[in-house]
This record gives sequence, C-alpha cells and structure tokens, in this order.
Amino acid sequence: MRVPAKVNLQLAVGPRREDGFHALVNVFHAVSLFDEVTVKAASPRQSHALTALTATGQSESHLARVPLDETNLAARAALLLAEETGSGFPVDIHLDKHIPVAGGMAGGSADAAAALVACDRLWGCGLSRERLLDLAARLGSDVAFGLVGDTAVGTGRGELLDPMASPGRYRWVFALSTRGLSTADVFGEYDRLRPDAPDPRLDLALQQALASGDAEALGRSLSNDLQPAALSLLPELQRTLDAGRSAGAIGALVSGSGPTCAFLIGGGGEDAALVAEREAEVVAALWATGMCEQVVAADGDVPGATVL
Ligand SMILES: C[C@](O)(CO)[C@H](O)COP(=O)(O)OP(=O)(O)OC[C@H]1O[C@@H](n2ccc(N)nc2=O)[C@H](O)[C@@H]1O
Ligand SMILES: Nc1ncnc2c1ncn2[C@@H]1O[C@H](COP(=O)(O)OP(=O)(O)OP(=O)(O)O)[C@@H](O)[C@H]1O
Repeated sequence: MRVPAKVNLQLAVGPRREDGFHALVNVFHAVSLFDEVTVKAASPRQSHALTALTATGQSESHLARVPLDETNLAARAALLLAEETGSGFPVDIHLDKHIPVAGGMAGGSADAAAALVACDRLWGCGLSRERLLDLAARLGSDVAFGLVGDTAVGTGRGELLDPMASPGRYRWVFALSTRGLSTADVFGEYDRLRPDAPDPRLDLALQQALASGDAEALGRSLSNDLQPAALSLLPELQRTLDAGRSAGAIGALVSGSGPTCAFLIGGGGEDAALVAEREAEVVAALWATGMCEQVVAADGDVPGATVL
C-alpha cells in the first residue's frame, strides 16, 4: 500500500472538549510524500494477529523514533480490525517510511490507514468504507484522512470528513526537523497560550481559493492555530519560516502540530519554469539555515491509501 502525508491548509482549534480533545476545523491536503506499507501472511503461522513489524527509511534519526511493537499505529490498526471482525491470521508488517516521524504530517496515522485496508483485503473481511472510517477514527484523529486523501475538511476532533472541492494542483516544499514534537504537548501549549479559544470556523477565503485553484490566494489563506504553540516549544522554527518566505515562497506555515514547516511554491496554472526557479531558491535558502534535517518537494493533492 502507498499512503500519503498530509499538510493542514487551515487548522482552527476551538476549546478543549470534555473528552480531552479539541474541537477542530481542519482542512487536510494530501501530498506526494509517501510511506509504503507491506502486509504479508506470516510464516510459520502463530496465534497472534501480528507477528513482526519492521521499518526502513531514509532517516536514521526518524526511524529511531518508530516503535516496532504493538504500540505502533499500524500494528494497532491490524489488532483492532482482528478484534472487531473476529477474523485474521498472523501477518508481518513492513513500513518503508518517508513521511517524517512526529513531524505533524500524520505519518503514523497514514501507516494505520494503510494497514487497515491491507489487512481487510488479506483477511477477506470485506468491511464497508463506513466501517473502515469508523475504525480509523477510533485509532486517532488523523487516521480517517489517510483513507480518504485529496483535500477534505475535518470537524469534530478532525475525524468527521467531508471532501472539499480543490481542482488545482500545488507544488510544496517541506523542511524536516531532526527534532520531533509531541502532538499532545503542542495542544497543551495551545491551551496555555490561548485559554479562551473561540469555536472554530472554516475560512471562506481558503475555500474560495481552493475552488478557483488560485495559488496566490491559497498562499495568503494558509493558517494554523497551533503554530504559535509549536513556535513557543521550538522557537528556531521561526527562522526556517522566515527563510522560506524571504526566498519567494507564496505561503509558509508549520504543518499541523509541527515541527515540519510547509512552503507553498506555486500552482499548476503558473509558468512551470518560474515555479521551478522559485522552488530552487526556497530549497537553497532552507538548507542555508543549517537547521533542516531534510528539505523535500512534493505535489498536492493526491489520493489516500492506494493498493500498489
Ligand atoms: C494536529 C493534527 O495532526 C492536525 O491534523 C491532529 O489534530 C492530531 O491528530 P492525531 O495525531 O491523530 O492525534 P490523536 O492521536 O487523535 O491525539 C493525540 C493527542 O493530541 C491531542 N488532540 C488531538 C486531536 C484533537 N482534536 N484535540 C487534541 O487535543 C490530545 O492531547 C490527544 O491525546
Ligand atoms: N507507524 C508509525 N510511524 C511513526 N510513528 C509512530 C508509528 N506508530 C506509532 N508511532 C509513534 O507516534 C509518534 C508520532 O508519530 P507520527 O509520525 O504519527 O507524528 P505526527 O506526524 O506528528 O502525527 P500527527 O500529524 O497525526 O499529529 C511517534 O513519535 C512514535 O512514537
């Protein structure tokens, strides 16, 4: 399975609810930075739903943060499906990780979405899309989006998804950090900085920019209520954002709970040579900060978990 990372085009965070989660209006956008998840029948067969989990990837520092036990979200997805359906036989799960770990791009959630679909097929459960989305939501607020992909608005705690019209194609650059940020810590810092958060609302200017495919307008409309909290925990991210903006990015923000920073470079309607030139300048400026572990380019939007 191939499953994409996400960037949040708008992340409006309301007050903390009684269950501890925050009410969100969350505009998800899937980008072409993929994890590959392979699920195979284990041999010899054992009595557990999961027998082994392995991971590879480009970055050793990121891989070191991926748990290889039953706390891994992909393993949890397989176990939940087995428990809910009463079916399943032992499987080996391999994660080839390219989505930054604890980077605010929903890497673990993506792997969980892929594992759900893969095990559903391998075990012949034949769950409906609704059941799969329901199980995904139980695993985490971002998991359902891994199934859906493209561009979608999430409400509730982010798990109730509606597709959003976005006919345009956009070019992005992502600055990955060697550090990770815990999503729970960033929400905690948000509560400290903003104890009286209003109810979240969809930004109509963003909706319009997406509907018309206007990259400049999209760049102006990007927003993330968690950004001040991520910057408060990792103040050096401000320099990364400033460097990308000064080099010509038409929009810049922290992705989700961070610390990955996302830079909008241009849209499909623009002169391709101009966009490529802008991309090269932004990439060079980000490397020059000396603060990025990796700088990668990607396109959005792209489909959700796909069988290869
Ligand atoms: C920041 C985002 O990535 C934006 O898409 C998501 O809201 C986070 O989604 P996620 O990583 O799937 O998060 P979950 O695994 O559901 O929750 C992790 C922790 O984040 C906090 N959390 C998450 C979602 C939400 N709506 N309110 C929260 O307060 C809670 O402290 C929770 O314990
Ligand atoms: N399959 C997985 N891949 C990466 N991390 C995982 C996985 N399963 C569990 N984890 C744990 O989850 C933590 C968060 O990882 P993840 O990459 O999902 O963060 P994130 O992209 O910031 O999440 P989100 O954007 O959904 O808030 C990691 O530090 C790791 O301990």
